[in-house]
Amino acid sequence: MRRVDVGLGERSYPILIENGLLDRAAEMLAPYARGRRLIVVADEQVWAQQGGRIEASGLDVTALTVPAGESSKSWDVLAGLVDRLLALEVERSDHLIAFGGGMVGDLTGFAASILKRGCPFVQVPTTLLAQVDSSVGGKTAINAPAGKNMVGSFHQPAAVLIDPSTLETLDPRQLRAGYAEVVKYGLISDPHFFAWCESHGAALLAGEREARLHAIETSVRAKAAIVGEDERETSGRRALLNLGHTFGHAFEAEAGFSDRLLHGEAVALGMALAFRFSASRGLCPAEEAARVEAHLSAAGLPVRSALGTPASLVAHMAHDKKKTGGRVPFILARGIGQAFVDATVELAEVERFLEEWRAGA
Ligand SMILES: NC(=O)c1ccc[n+]([C@@H]2O[C@H](COP(=O)([O-])OP(=O)(O)OC[C@H]3O[C@@H](n4cnc5c(N)ncnc54)[C@H](O)[C@@H]3O)[C@@H](O)[C@H]2O)c1
Ligand SMILES: O=C(O)C(=O)C[C@@H](O)[C@H](O)[C@H](O)COP(=O)(O)O
Ligand SMILES: [Zn+2]
Repeated sequence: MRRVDVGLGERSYPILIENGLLDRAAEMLAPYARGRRLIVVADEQVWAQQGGRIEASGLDVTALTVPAGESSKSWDVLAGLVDRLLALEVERSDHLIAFGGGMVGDLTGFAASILKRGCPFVQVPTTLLAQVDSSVGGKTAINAPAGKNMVGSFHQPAAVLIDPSTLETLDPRQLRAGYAEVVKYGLISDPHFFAWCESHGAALLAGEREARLHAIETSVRAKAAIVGEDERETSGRRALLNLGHTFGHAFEAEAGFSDRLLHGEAVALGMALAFRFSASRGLCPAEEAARVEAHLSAAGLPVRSALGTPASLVAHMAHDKKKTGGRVPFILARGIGQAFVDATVELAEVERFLEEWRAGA
């Protein structure tokens, strides 16, 4: 069993990683049951494919399912989930188990943060994206017409239990999308890890166990360190985890938060753009930006998109949650592993850059 700790004083928690961890669901999940009753939130697809492993625990499992897909990060689904939890007479000290990808983790975490003014929850992530990113750090949210993750809370889980063997039933496209957030850690601050991705990414995507374990552990270690320093994204440190997201969320909004463009795909596209934009500003060598794009492409991730127009994309960016004093900070890079927050960018400049990019420059 590998273990990484998120150090946040009284809100600290462990991240446990083990292939086959869910085959010991009785032992691993019993601490989060009241008596023997365990409340699990999952999407329908995850429950159909992986739910049996939790049911086999012999605990008295109540599974609350929501439709699969990004559209479940909505007020309607949240309200329905909260009503079902209240009908079950969940107590403030009961734990909810978020069993699924980032959608279920974000939705369940948000429900847990408002139920009876806040109850604990445990993340049991089942996508690569959730195992390397969304299950850690306590950002919870739903989407709103105004944009991605516009309504939510910071609510840390009590534990994160990662069983990489759940990835065996995951669709390859979803796996690739999650891989974008793996590459992100290399691009932010770890050039050696980016080089590791270049040489081991294909093995990871093909299912090589040791490569998956290494990527998951390295990713959550990097995220835990950042979250431990800047839990609520106030110092600028945590904002680095948003590399590719200001561009990416705008494309996701243009796709209507649908499976036309998955979150991880939008992040890949956004990271390619963040590096190109950095190169166009003379911050980053053009060869480094090309190397980023080449690796993302080789992994089957998008680095170009016809969604939206430069003007409509920039209009989405103007609503970015990081905006302060009327200005949207961008996460740019001086090279691979050298991301930084740049608060000097004008949206008009980004629009011109996107026009040139669209024209094929
Ligand atoms: N809170 C954070 O820090 C954070 C970080 C990154 C992303 N996110 C959010 O996470 C969401 C994306 O998460 P995601 O990529 O995990 O998508 P997802 O949760 O929508 O899951 C993707 C698909 O895979 C299916 N699935 C999940 N696990 C499976 C398994 N083991 N076997 C078979 N099918 C399985 C699901 O049913 C779904 O259809 C976005 O909403 C994004 O904004 C949040
Ligand atoms: O944990 C963080 O902080 C991140 O930014 C991780 C991102 O991968 C994730 O997509 C997050 O939900 C984005 O947050 P947002 O504040 O930009 O909505
Ligand atoms: Zn993300």
